Amino acid sequence: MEPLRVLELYSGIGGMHYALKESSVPAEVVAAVDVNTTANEIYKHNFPNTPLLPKTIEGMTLHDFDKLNFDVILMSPPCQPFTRIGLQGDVADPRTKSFLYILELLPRLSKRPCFILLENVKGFETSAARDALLKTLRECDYSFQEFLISPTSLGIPNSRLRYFLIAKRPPGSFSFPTSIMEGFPMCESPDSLAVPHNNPTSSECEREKSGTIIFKLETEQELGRKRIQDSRETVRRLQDFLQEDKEDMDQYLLPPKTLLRYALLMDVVQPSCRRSVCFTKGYGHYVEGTGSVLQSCVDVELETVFKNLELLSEEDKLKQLLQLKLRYFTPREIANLMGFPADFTFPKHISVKQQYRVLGNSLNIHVVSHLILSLKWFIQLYSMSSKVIK
Ligand SMILES: C[S@@+](CC[C@H](N)C(=O)[O-])C[C@H]1O[C@@H](n2cnc3c(N)ncnc32)[C@H](O)[C@@H]1O
Repeated sequence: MEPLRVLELYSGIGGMHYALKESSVPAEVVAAVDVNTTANEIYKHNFPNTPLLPKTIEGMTLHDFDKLNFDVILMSPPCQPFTRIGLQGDVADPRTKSFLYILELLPRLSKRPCFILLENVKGFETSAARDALLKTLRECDYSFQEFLISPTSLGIPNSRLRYFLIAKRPPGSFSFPTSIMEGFPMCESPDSLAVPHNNPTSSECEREKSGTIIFKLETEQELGRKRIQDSRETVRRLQDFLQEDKEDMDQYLLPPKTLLRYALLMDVVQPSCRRSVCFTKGYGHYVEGTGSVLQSCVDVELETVFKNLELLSEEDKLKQLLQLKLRYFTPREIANLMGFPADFTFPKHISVKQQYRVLGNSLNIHVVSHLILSLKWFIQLYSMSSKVIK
């Protein structure tokens, strides 16, 4: 089978490229396009032989696209215009401009790609940008399927609920049972049990509904849900994703000021837990809602530390909290949870803050790889029919 020619748009640090590799579908990334200098350096460091175009997508002409002669587009357009916490500028947000440009180009390409895979945040499915995408796909004779999937569906202890769309041109068409599938086909979806996805407003609402706070501003209902998540044996424990070499770990400990200010708002997990909340690009910099923190000393009970904490003096409060040895997950640990292979590395000069930022913008590789694999049968069909045409 001849390798598919893949165009990776909004390539970032290459999450799509790694997913493609993991799927083992014969394919070659003929070009990756991204405008971010740091992400591009990291991409180049890991994929030195892939042509990387450090430019804006809207800066490329129809002719530039045609020359690449690609069969597949993999893309994760900027998600800020669609996040539930953001302003939801949708198609009016300047960051959506390049995506609308792609939709405008698609019907005009001399050869339309046979497959398209798109990733975005939950929230995209109700946007005008999604309506525009579906309209263009229908006009260009694509069949498509949409999904809302979190890595927990694959037994990974990290919530990262995302919108995905796969689209294909004839021959063959999809026959999935529902318009937006929650989880993979044939896969039990434990997403309904997922913690609120970094959405403080939703947990505030629940708190109002379910009343009593047990400890750490958490209600019985919230704690109950976390307990259920931790009891799912189909999901692996966080300890499988942690770095063993403990050198330099002190730099990840939460500083006293952060502990005193934000302790009650943090999502704390232990190595034995089977859950963590989504790591976003502000992780390590902002505390609230950006990702879980790890309790590295497990000899102390979380509940004991947090019970009546607010009644203590600042000094005693700090003493209590320090016992837990709370630390941030390292960038490597987040990369492990997101499915980046061991040979993925950062260039030496990329700071920890930059590493968190680009990882927060990236995607779960195993999830995307599974979606690519769901296309395998159609890819073989495509490859056979294109041979016949040749
Ligand atoms: C959600 S991230 C994609 C991350 C990528 N899938 C990964 O694994 O790292 C969006 C990316 O789009 C890039 N981007 C945003 N607007 C762009 C534009 N107009 N042209 C090219 N790249 C753009 C950003 O620099 C960012 O790296």
